[in-house]
Amino acid sequence: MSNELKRGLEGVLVAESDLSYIDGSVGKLVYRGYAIEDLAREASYEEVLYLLWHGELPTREELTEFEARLAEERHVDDDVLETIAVLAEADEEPMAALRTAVSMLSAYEPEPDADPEDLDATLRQGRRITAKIPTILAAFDRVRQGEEPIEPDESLSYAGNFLYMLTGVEPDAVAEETFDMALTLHADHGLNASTFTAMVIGSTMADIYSAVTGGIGALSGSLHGGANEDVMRTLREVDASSKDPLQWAKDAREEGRRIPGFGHRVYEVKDPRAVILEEKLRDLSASNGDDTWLEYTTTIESYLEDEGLTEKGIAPNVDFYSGSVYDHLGIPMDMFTPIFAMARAGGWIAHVLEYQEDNRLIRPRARYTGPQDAEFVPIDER
Ligand SMILES: CC(=O)SCCNC(=O)CCNC(=O)[C@H](O)C(C)(C)COP(=O)(O)OP(=O)(O)OC[C@H]1O[C@@H](n2cnc3c(N)ncnc32)[C@H](O)[C@@H]1OP(=O)(O)O
Ligand SMILES: O=C([O-])CC(=O)C(=O)O
Repeated sequence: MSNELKRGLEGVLVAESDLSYIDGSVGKLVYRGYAIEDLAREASYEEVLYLLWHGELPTREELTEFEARLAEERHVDDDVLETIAVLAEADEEPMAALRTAVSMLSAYEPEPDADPEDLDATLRQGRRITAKIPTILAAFDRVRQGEEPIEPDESLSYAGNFLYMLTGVEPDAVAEETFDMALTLHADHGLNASTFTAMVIGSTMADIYSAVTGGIGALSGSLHGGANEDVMRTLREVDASSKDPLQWAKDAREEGRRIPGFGHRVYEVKDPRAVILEEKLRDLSASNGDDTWLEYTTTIESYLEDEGLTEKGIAPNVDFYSGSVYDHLGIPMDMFTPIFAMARAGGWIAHVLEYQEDNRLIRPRARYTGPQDAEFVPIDER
C-alpha cells in the first residue's frame, strides 16, 4: 500500500469513466467525446441528458420519446409541495430545501422496492428525480413570494418549463435557449466533489435518492457550486461600494481575499464554460442595455490576469460568469446554486450508474496521526 498522502485526493485516479474529459492545461471539456462548445450551441439539455445516460446522442425519434418520458414525471406529490411550503415559510435556504425535498421524494417513488443492482430501475428513479427538481425549486420560490406554485407544462422543454413555473410566463426564445445552454454547461464535469460524493454513496449500493441528496449537499459549499452566488454577492458588493471595480479588485488582493469564481483543481487556464458564458453575458448585456456586471467581471478578470494569477493557473471558472447571466434572466440570486444542482443531477446519476456497472465500495484511508496506547481513565477520575 502506498503511503503517499494526496491532500484533497488531488490527481488520484479512482475510476474509469466514459462520461466527461477535461484537459485542464488547454481548457478543453468534452462529454462522451463531444466538445462542450458544440453541445452548448447545438444540443438541447434533454439531448445532453440522453447522451450522458444512454451513451450516444439520440435520433429525433428517441429524443421525442425521451422528452415525453421526462416531461410526464414533472408532477410532485402534494405532500412534498406542502413540505416545500413549510420550508419556504421558515426561510430555509433554497439548497437546503431542495436537499430535503429530494430526500422526501423517495417516499413517493413508484418502484420503492427495486433491486439496487437493477440499473434500469435506478435510471428510471434518477429520471424521476431529474424531472421533479425544477418543479420543487419553482414551487419553493413562488411560495416564499406569497404566490401559488404553478403546475408543470408538459408541452414545454425542460428549460422552458422551469422558467415558466418560476415566473408564470412562458419564456421568450432567448431566455429559454440561454437557460438551456447553461444547463448543458453544468451537466457534468468529471469527478468533481459533488459527483464523487454521489459516487461514494452509490458505491455502498444505497439508493439513487441518497446519492442525489448527498450530491446537493456537497454542491452547496462555497468552494464548489455555492461560488456562483458568492460571485454575484461580490458584484453587488462592488456596486454598493464607493469603489470602481478595479479599486475593489486591488483592495481585495491586498486584503488577501480569495476571489470567488477564480481557481480550479483541474483547469490551469480559463474554464471553457466561462468563455461561453462570457459571450452570452455580452449578448444579454447588449440586448438588455445594461453592462454593469459585464464591466465589473471583465475588469476584475483583467486586473487579476495582470497581477499574474492566470500565470499561476488561477483563472475564471464556470461560476464567475453564470450568475450574471442568470441575473439578466431575472432569476433570484439564491436560486443560482440550486439551478446548478438541477443541471448536475443528470451528471450525478450518470456517474453513479456507470460506477455501479462494475461496482467496488469506495473506501480510502487516512494516515493516522493520533496517539497510540493511551491509558483509559474512568470518567470520574479525569
Ligand atoms: C463549479 C466549481 O466547483 S468551480 C470552483 C468554484 N469555487 C470557487 O470559485 C471558490 C474560489 N476558488 C477556490 O477556493 C479554489 O480555487 C478551489 C477550491 C476551486 C480549488 O482549490 P485547490 O485546487 O484546493 O487550490 P488551493 O486552495 O490549494 O489553492 C492553490 C493556490 O491558489 C490560490 N487560490 C486558489 N483560488 C484562489 C482564488 N479564488 N483567489 C485567489 N487565490 C486563489 C490559493 O491561495 C493557493 O495559493 P498558495 O499556493 O500561494 O497558497
Ligand atoms: O470539476 C470541479 O472540481 C468543479 C467544477 O468545475 C464542476 O463541478 O463543474
